[in-house]
Amino acid sequence: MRSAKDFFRPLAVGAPDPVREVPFRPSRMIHFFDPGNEKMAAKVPSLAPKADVLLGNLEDAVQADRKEAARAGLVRIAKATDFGETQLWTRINSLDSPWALDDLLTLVTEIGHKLDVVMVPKVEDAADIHYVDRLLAQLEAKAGLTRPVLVHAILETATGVANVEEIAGASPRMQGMSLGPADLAASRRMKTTRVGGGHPGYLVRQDPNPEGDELPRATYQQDLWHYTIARMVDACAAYGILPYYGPFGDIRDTTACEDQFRNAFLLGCVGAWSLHPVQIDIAKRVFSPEPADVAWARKVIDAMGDGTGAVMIDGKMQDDATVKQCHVVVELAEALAARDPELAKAYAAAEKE
Ligand SMILES: CC(C)(COP(=O)(O)OP(=O)(O)OC[C@H]1O[C@@H](n2cnc3c(N)ncnc32)[C@H](O)[C@@H]1OP(=O)(O)O)[C@@H](O)C(=O)NCCC(=O)NCCSC(=O)C[C@](C)(O)C(=O)O
Ligand SMILES: [Mg+2]
Repeated sequence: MRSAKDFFRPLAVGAPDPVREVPFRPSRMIHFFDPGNEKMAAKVPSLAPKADVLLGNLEDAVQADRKEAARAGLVRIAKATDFGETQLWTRINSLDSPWALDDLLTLVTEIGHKLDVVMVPKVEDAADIHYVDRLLAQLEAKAGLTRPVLVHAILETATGVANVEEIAGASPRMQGMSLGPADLAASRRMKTTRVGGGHPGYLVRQDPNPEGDELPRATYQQDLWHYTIARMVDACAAYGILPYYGPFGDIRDTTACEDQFRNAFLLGCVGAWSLHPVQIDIAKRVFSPEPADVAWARKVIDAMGDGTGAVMIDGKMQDDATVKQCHVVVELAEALAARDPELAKAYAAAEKE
């Protein structure tokens, strides 16, 4: 194993220096499109101003005989589109597929200067990241790139979840991680055929009523993904990278999508995937702190002075720890508002109330 001192050295002569901190850019939704699908590709320029991240998907959901067309489509779209502040990501094919090598060779060489993040599916351990890390460094050097392309891992195998910490810390190139609930369910032999979200059979039931069995007993649906998201969030926070909920496949059920996204937001995720344009606004709403929460957090920070001690605000105790919670909310709100004038207005209005 290399010395800790070498962690931030480029892995190829001429490759850009790795980043010391993951740059925080809004990524409330990673919007997936198939670059080989002409109808979807045509929508990319109009989606660019609305989405935080646009991701050209080359892996699952792209038919095997359309892989090359999707890759070529992404090169074409990236060259032709002005993405403004919106990030461009790609999801390459899995490392054991016949396409992954050409995905990286083509994309870094042709559009590496426009590509912010490469999402790698089915990552199982640090070795998968090390392979991509070195290859990207070689390709960046060859292409003369001046900033590194970052890497995002999908957590979608039981082995990947077991190794989540080593994946998170495998390279300074690691930007973040997403839950891949469909492949993960299959890998774990879970008995759900849904893409993310709950399941009516996964529940707890109220105790029997002592007055008699005939009275109905309430049931409460539980979150199948709570354990995995919580593990992922901890691993990401420990290594300074960003956690994301993945896809919610029931496109028509916008209410349940919003609920699942909000659970992830409250647990620490910074964003989720959107598979259909209708999910972009849901993610934008959910992953932006509520104006009232931001106004409250500012009030606590103001009242706490140097951030130590204990005070009472509106009947609630505040101390050194709660002020840190409030800083989390305000820092996120400010980072988002800096690029979203509507949000900035909503936060300013809530402040005055
Ligand atoms: C679900 C589908 C088939 C419904 O597509 P549709 O055409 O039936 O829907 P629609 O409501 O009729 O579409 C309306 C319009 O929006 C367009 N449209 C529709 N979607 C998009 C989009 N994403 N981006 C841009 N445009 C889009 C569509 O082309 C159409 O255009 P039109 O008005 O000109 O006719 C379609 O939305 C789609 O293919 N979405 C992406 C699916 C995808 O990327 N799946 C892979 C990610 S999830 C995953 O991999 C799992 C994971 C992590 O690996 C693991 O858990 O293991
Ligand atoms: Mg998958």
